Amino acid sequence: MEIEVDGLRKRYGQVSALDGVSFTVRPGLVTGFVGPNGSGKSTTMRIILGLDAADGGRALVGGRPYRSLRDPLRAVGSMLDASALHPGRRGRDHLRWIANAAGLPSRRVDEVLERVGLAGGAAKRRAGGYSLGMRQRLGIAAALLGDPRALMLDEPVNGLDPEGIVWIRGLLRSLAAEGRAVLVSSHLMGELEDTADRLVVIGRGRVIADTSVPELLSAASGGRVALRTSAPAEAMAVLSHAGGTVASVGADALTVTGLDAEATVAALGASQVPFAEVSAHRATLEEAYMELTRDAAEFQGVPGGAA
Ligand SMILES: Nc1ncnc2c1ncn2[C@@H]1O[C@H](COP(=O)(O)OP(=O)(O)OP(=O)(O)O)[C@@H](O)[C@H]1O
Repeated sequence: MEIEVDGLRKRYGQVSALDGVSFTVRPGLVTGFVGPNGSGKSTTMRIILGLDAADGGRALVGGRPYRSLRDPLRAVGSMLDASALHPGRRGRDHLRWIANAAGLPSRRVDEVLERVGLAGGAAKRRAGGYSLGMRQRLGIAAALLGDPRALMLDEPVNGLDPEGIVWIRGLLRSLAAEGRAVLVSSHLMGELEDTADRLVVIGRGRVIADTSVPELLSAASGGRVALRTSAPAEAMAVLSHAGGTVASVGADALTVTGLDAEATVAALGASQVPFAEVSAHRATLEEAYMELTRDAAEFQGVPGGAA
């Protein structure tokens, strides 16, 4: 079941939280929703769930506004705030209570506890004694109760230990493999890079990239070529003449933009400038993300400098 947001706008007083946000979360894929703190991820998710009203634009789940869904828990499961638990209530009772209120069969409680790895004694303990990781698992269990076709999880990796992180990656992949649409937010690109099929990058209430991991990497690499040479001054002159922009990044190391690796080699070869290790620079995903979000900040900061 697709989740579609189209031109969402939202202000809180003077703060423009969302400034025309559009993207689609497709079935069968994990879509990572990535942006710095305060960029608008939670606001977008709250609006999709009808917990907050947009000032403009619309959010649809399976083609309908959330509030008009006949069976919302079977359509979209969500975890927005894993700490929103009654401390005195046992994990299992928390889920029973939700299942009961939603008219879901109580066997679903055991099924979801099993799926999130809380089936043992943990489900019988009071939530007040849960670690953040256990609360995240319980929150995900609640999201899965209705066996929903779409899932939205806000920062589910936050607070998990390394084993928990490996576990949740596998869980997200398997939920998508079952044909569900999965939207998962994080302020850290690294949390999602091995998990997300698609990335929606948001900065200051605007979508600044809607792409796949490989596409984002190749866009960020931006045709930069790195090379080593024992004759840096000659290399700089030759490559500039050939149309490149050359920067020195060490005694014998240069980076070139505006020329690809082949053209760089051809220009140096034609002028008999010695060189070694010519390679297309590969940005890490984290670098790509920093580059994108920095540009957004500059763009936003220009008119009037109000922000
Ligand atoms: N209820 C509210 N009242 C006032 N301002 C709000 C409210 N909710 C969000 N904001 C503001 O809207 C902007 C977007 O916040 P939002 O929580 O959606 O960002 P986020 O990307 O989820 O960040 P985080 O990772 O910190 O949760 C922020 O500037 C935030 O301060």
